[in-house]
Amino acid sequence: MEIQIENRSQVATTDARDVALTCLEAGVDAGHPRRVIHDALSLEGDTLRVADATYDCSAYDEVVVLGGGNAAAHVAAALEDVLGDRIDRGVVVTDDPTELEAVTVSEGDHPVPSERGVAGTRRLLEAADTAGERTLVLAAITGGGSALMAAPADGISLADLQATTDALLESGADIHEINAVRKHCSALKGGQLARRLAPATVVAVVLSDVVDNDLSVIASGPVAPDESTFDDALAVVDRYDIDVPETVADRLERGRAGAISETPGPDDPVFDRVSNHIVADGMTVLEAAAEVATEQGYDPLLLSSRVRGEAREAATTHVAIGEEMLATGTPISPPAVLVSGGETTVTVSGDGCGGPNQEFVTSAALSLEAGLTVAAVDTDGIDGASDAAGGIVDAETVDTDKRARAALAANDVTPYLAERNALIKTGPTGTNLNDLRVVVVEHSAH
Ligand SMILES: O=C(O)C(=O)CO
Repeated sequence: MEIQIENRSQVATTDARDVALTCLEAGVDAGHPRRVIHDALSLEGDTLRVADATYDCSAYDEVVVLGGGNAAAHVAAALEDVLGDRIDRGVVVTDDPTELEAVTVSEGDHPVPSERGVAGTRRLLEAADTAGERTLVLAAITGGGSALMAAPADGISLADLQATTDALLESGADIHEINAVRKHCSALKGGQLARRLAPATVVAVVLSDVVDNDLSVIASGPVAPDESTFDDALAVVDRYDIDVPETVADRLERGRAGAISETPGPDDPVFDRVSNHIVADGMTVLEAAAEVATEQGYDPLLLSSRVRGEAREAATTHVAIGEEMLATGTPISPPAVLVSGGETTVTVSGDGCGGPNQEFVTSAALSLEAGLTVAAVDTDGIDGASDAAGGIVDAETVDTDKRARAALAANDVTPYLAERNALIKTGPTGTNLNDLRVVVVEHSAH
């Protein structure tokens, strides 16, 4: 197992907590690029297989790896494992570096873009500009890529991009909406990297952290066709009343008026030699967690990989399903583990420290009865604006409702959970496949 919960010995204080943590570790581990890429890719002679497609490496003068995202360096490492010295060069921008042979790792920052991310992305674009017709580009695309591959469009400063990102992340907009805006403020997102790479052959190896696996949304789809428009981006800004800097508002308005070219759509010939392959998604993680639950003697209920909405509200629904299992054995009888994925959001109104998974467990803890244990993590190991991956709670966690409610009201649940030994810490995990939640249901009351 490559992923381990760093503070496991402090947190695994009951059998149910131990089961929950084992499921989380197994789920995240199953989504590590080294595992999923070895399953999806192989090289036999000159033939590279990627899922059901094959590519003849002998048709190219060079193989280049380009990309970005939380897990991009680990994807590149797995590609180097599979292709060895066939990889000639490359650049990936990430906040979870690992040592590579031929590919340069540039560090950037997430969730808000930074100067070093911009510098790394510049290197990536320079490498892209030297690709030609006989270049095979393997694009390593993972969640987190939108912030890490920061290429502000003409006229937009990094500070303006940072302010726009902050406002979008706190607005409650979902990732499709957030990325519609980001794509229209960027020189690379929304298929624009593909435009720059044409006529090279581009094979994207994608880890999806987006609920419907929409390729144009994962990392803002740098090599995927984009159907969103400047008009859509402006509609998001209006819908959530987002206070964007003047340069951003001006660009979106000029784009809507037709003064700036749209991101390339599905019929654009820049995609003639581009294929995108999703090699892992939220389901990869959930299935592994469910399998380990079975091994531990618990019946798994794989609820959904698509849970979204406000984290604290989704928690109430998960608790209700757990209560039903306890009380009536519906839909399955305990001992059981409910597993879910997807990506919940937090509409931020306070200025505290926390994240969706920590708000999820804090909200759940408010109404937990004995027999239920709830744990949730972001599979990339970083939940929202905190250094924790998530949290774990049971009926003992909340002493007075008032403090838990105050922490939620201030969006300041990290210190609240830390005081109760209820934070889960992993550090960066090398992957990013959305959230993973488990509800362990121990005894049956019926
Ligand atoms: O756009 C991003 O960077 C995301 O994390 C979603 O893929």
